[in-house]
Amino acid sequence: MGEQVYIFDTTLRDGEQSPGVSLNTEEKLRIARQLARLNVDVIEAGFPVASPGDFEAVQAIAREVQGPVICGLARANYADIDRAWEALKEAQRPRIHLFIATSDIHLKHKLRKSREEVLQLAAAAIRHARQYTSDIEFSAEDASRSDINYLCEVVEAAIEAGATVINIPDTVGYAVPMEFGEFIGTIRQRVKNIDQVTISVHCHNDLGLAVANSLAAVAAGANQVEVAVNGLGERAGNAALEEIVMALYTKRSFYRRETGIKYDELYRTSRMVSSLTGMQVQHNKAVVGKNAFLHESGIHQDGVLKERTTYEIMNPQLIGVPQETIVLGKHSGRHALRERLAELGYMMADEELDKAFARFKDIADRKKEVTDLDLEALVKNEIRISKDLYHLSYLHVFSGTNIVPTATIGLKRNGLKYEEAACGDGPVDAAYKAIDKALGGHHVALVDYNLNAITGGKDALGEVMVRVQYKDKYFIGRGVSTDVIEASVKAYLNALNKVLQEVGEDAL
Ligand SMILES: CC(=O)SCCNC(=O)CCNC(=O)[C@H](O)C(C)(C)COP(=O)(O)OP(=O)(O)OC[C@H]1O[C@@H](n2cnc3c(N)ncnc32)[C@H](O)[C@@H]1OP(=O)(O)O
Ligand SMILES: CC(C)C(=O)C(=O)O
Ligand SMILES: [Mg+2]
Repeated sequence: MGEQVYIFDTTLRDGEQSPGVSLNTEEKLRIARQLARLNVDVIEAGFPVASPGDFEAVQAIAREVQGPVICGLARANYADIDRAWEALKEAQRPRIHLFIATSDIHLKHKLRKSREEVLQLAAAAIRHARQYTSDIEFSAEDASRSDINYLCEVVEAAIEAGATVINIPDTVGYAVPMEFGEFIGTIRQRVKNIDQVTISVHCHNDLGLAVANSLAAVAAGANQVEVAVNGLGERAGNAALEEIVMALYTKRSFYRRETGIKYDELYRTSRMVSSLTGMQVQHNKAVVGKNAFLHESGIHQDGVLKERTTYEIMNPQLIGVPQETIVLGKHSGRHALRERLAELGYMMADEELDKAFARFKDIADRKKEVTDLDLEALVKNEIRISKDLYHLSYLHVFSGTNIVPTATIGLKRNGLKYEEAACGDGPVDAAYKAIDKALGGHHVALVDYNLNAITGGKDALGEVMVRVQYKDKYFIGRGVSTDVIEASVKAYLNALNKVLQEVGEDAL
């Protein structure tokens, strides 16, 4: 096989810039450990100067996660670089990632600086960062909309100042594949010493072309691709890790490049990131979507039954899509449950497993067969890192046609009982109002409510996901039950508990 393409994962930095996504340190650590198992080459762990929380997460990952390079983002100024280094310095393989925009539109309106000033700022920042580490990545933000002559000048100056990785981002997803491939080719031809550094690309998906543009760049000689699991990222997201990796693998006779990725970790990484960020994977998503390996029509089914490759270009087993060999039901035990959960990407401590097992038995009593999707819904709350302060003791709801929906709720906190009743526009609204009253009011706003039936059938589990907002932070709450009102109440309470755990009683 050919030369390696390095996989630079930015799920924890650009991915976390997805509107509505907010991960705490423990959640970021879990994702980083899984990215290391997946064997990515670089983990961009965050933007340390952005907030104390970001700093803490980058530092925790730098201290603990071995294997991949751990990278932190910084603007082209000394304060950002010093802060990034402070967070990264204990990493086995630290990288400082510096960026500054090079397009005239950004220079004029955002940075309000001349081309010469930006070039000097970039070079000075790189020299400053070089005193800390020899692994420096430089990104020319909005490169694809920059004047190519000026861009080449900046890149050359960056290499001269000591950058070892040059990243050419398509920051606003404006490029198209053939054009972007040629753009990379031109930079390779024109810039002195470009062959001494790694050429990286970072493509956004505003026109749905992030993966196609990244692949065109690889074909033109780029050797690092910046990606995010499930294509998370600012606005329409970044190039999806799993799609890039499987395109390079499936079309290896064309690209002749390899990655170090452990393919069989792809599916569970996708599930884990979806669970922890609350960003659901669309059913028809390439590689990891629920429908990616399902065949609906007769002619396709006939083909697949005769020979799988008639309609499947990838083997789902290679990607780690679980094959259900053991049917889990009310007679199953802890071993089978642990095994199945591990296959799905949920490595559970004994205490977590005990809780999941109790919930599993409860559901198994009500359902004939507990499917993978049911299991995931069950354990998602166990793997969220939060200790609930308020617990649901009971819930009564009166609802129907021509009556005012009313809910009575009982909560417990540290052995104390909180009981309230309220009316609402519907049973869920009434229950939420009763919770708000029981907590004595709070400053948290409900911004999103989603109800999903986990599997088909009358006995399907209902999964409710809510997103709440406290100041500029978002929190996700989940609840699962065969009763959708109960699932809704659990989800709301779960989100409020997380707010209280992270910001304390000020939220009330
Ligand atoms: C393309 C990308 O994805 S870049 C990464 C984007 N990610 C984020 O912005 C998330 C985290 N950001 C934050 O928390 C905040 O924006 C902070 C803490 C970094 C900065 O906050 P503030 O100091 O309040 O500045 P604010 O964000 O309002 O404005 C950005 C400032 O940085 C400047 N700036 C932007 N990019 C760069 C750069 N690469 N190098 C140097 N300066 C820069 C802007 O010109 C502006 O400066 P000004 O205040 O002199 O006008
Ligand atoms: C910081 C840079 C690499 C970025 O995210 C972008 O340009 O999209
Ligand atoms: Mg980006």
